[in-house]
Amino acid sequence: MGFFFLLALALPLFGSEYLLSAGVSVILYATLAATWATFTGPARYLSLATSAFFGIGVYTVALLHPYLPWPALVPLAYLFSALLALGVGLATLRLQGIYFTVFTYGLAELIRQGVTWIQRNVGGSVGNYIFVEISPLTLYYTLVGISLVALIAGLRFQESRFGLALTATGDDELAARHAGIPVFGLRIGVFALTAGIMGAVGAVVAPRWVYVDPGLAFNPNLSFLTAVTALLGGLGNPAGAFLAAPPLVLAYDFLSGRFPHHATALMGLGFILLVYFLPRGLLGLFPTPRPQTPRHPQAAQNPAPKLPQGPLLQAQNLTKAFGGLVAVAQVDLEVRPGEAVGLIGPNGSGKTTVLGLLAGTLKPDGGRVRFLGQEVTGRPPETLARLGLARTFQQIRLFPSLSVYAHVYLPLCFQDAEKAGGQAWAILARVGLEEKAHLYPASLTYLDAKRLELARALALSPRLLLLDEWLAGLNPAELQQAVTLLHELQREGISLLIVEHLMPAIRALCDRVYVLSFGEIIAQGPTEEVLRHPKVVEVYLGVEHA
Ligand SMILES: Nc1ncnc2c1ncn2[C@@H]1O[C@H](COP(=O)(O)OP(=O)(O)OP(=O)(O)O)[C@@H](O)[C@H]1O
Repeated sequence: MGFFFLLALALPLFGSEYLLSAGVSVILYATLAATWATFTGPARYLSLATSAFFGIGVYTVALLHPYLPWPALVPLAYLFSALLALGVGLATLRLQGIYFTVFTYGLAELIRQGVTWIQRNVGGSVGNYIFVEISPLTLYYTLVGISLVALIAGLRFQESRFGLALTATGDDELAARHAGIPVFGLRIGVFALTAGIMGAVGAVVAPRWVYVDPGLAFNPNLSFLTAVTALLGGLGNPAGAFLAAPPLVLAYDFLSGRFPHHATALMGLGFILLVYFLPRGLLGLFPTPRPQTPRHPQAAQNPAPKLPQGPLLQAQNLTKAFGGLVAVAQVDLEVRPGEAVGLIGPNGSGKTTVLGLLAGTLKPDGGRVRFLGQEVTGRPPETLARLGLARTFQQIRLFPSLSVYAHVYLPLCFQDAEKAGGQAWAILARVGLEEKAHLYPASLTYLDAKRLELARALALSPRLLLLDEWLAGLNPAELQQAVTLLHELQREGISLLIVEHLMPAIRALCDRVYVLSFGEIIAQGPTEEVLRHPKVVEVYLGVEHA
């Protein structure tokens, strides 16, 4: 990168106008693509609205330069583009990625057509003159300055806890929400902040043109070329864009000059070949340095605040239907402080659905949930996670891009950033993953993956842990270890609600059990008593378990 910026700084010394103009194009696309990758890389939300944000910047200068000096228009352009992105984000960043992409493309086109229509029908003519007196050199060096800021900001963001959190949301949104990450706020925030940079870039380069119209300012090719540059560079790091922009922009310039009618098709073909042979972009050619796993002395977690009097969790009349199928019908359930409670029943009886309703994974159709004395019905999982209601999943859900250490560090660093490292090591040691802290989920055994899910849940300092068949698939020795660990957690004051088919484990762990059948509670009470209940034996256990 140092070489790139040294070259960029020295470029005007060659005294060639062509070189300076090519330099502007290269740095322009490198900056847009690095900024684009800062959001899209970790969030996995592909935006085609770059031209909209860039165009807002250009038009900020085109419309306001008679009233304000150019240096004041650059931050203003940042603000306008960021505000537009905020609006777009609020409307779309809850959508799934593919809809977001289509929406952003539609939005950019809408703005281009809208500005054209307004100028034609209100102003009388389409397009504006830009008379800003700045030298090409000032423009060039301002752009280099912005590109450096964008790159440093992108790199620092990537290493920050917010970058870690955004990566987790891109890997598995639901698991991230259950780790306490406010996914939508984070996505919208980063989207708006990066869109602002695109607007600022538009404002910086606007004086290049004496006359702009919406076709030029909001050119959709800019969105595509930005995305292509970022993908060619590699989405893993914003620096990739600075590797990809010089060859790509220069090749595009060359082809447009030589084959004006076929340049785009040739670029498309080249890109297909590159994606085929270099799926991880140019950065993939270099060994990727994995983030370090910093070693901290183990530290105790913050002590849990005093438990409330009365039940910790209380559900009343909980009901959930999927289409015509009533999966959970009027379930009443209670967990008291320090208790381990079982939730058992035949396959498909609604256990996972009940856990989902309690943890905020699913919204109930009826009924209410109280946790820690507060009404929390329908609250999102991230809110409940931060209140101390943690869960594991029946099908293990981890973040493939995050190390074992980062899985545990992530929830902790949003509680107390200073202590998070030490606390993460303590939790990893506790579940037996200390030696594997630097590994990634793909290289974990099934048991270790389960331990890691538990460790991530423990990092929320939970008051209540919902375990969905967490003991399934363990061999007898592992099962014994796992039961001992859960016992310890319970002794420390963490309440447990355990969905399980393994009756010996339920017997060993649970003070009380609820039995579900076809979404309804058919029995509840002290474990041994309920497991002998004739109805439970009949619908679930069969005689040999009773
Ligand atoms: N998202 C969904 N859409 C449609 N039906 C669903 C959905 N989730 C669960 N169901 C249905 O709701 C019923 C209860 O499912 P649930 O997974 O809660 O049962 P379970 O007791 O946890 O089963 P298992 O022991 O096999 O995990 C099942 O009939 C299931 O097919």
